[in-house]
Amino acid sequence: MPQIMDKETTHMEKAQQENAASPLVAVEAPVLEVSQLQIFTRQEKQQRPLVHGVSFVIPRGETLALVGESGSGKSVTASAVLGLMSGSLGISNGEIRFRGDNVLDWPNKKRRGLRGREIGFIFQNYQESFTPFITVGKQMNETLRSHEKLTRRQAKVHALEWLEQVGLPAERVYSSYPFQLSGGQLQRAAIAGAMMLQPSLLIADEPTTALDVLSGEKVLDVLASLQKRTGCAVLLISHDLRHVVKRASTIAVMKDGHIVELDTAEHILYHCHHEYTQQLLNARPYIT
Ligand SMILES: Nc1ncnc2c1ncn2[C@@H]1O[C@H](COP(=O)(O)OP(=O)(O)OP(=O)(O)O)[C@@H](O)[C@H]1O
Repeated sequence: MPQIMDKETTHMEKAQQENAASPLVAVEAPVLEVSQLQIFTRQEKQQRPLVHGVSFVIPRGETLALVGESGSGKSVTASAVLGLMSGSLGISNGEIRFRGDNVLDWPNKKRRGLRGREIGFIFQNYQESFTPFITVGKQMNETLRSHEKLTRRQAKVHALEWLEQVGLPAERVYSSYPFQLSGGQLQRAAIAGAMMLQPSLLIADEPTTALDVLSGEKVLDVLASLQKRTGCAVLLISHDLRHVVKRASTIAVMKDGHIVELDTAEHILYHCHHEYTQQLLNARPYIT
């Protein structure tokens, strides 16, 4: 028998009842959730642990910086997320959830499909982002056309727009070979190349290390403004707290394969607990 409801309260009550009946409504999974990830290397038939159960979460539109000295396990962790780990490494435990799905359960082909379109990446060595003897434009054009049904002309328009968005003289950069551009320009072109596919997650592994301070700051500014516009989540890897403390919402401090401290950037800056974090903070020469 249909219920007879008071006209004033009908809609509100109905909505409340529906929400109570389905508690999962409107809960968005984080873009990336890494839980208890353990990575090992095989050496003379023995397993040597490199990463010891690290966990972190990056919601949509936020930046998590993974910080630590050389060899602490940052890149190995990132390569596990990307599904690009070298053959001598393996995952012994943990989950890597991308928008709610544990991608470690996926077949390799399906995981490879995430790269570029869903998970973009830029590396420290910007020269490796582009093949040397093919123009930047041609490479961007082909990347776009391998992911979307576009004519060359349409892809060119799209690529030029993205080169403009990263503050480059678009036409000139489009028709240049990589060796004709500066490191900062190439890194910004690499960001345009990654962001033009509108990924949900961007992994930036030491994107400023090979640049001078000013070019590095510019690259991080560009990244931040594109992130704001697209809402993509960013995993920013750095050995240098001075760059990331101002840029990240959350900072995970890594040492010897462990995350020793994970907190908001503000807490890390003013109330860090771990001695190692303090050492990294003391090492930063020019933060105010
Ligand atoms: N393919 C590999 N086989 C064996 N060990 C490896 C391999 N790749 C990295 N490692 C080891 O894993 C540990 C973590 O390396 P990783 O590259 O993740 O460090 P990192 O924190 O990114 O350092 P950096 O800032 O210098 O890039 C190091 O001890 C390194 O020697």
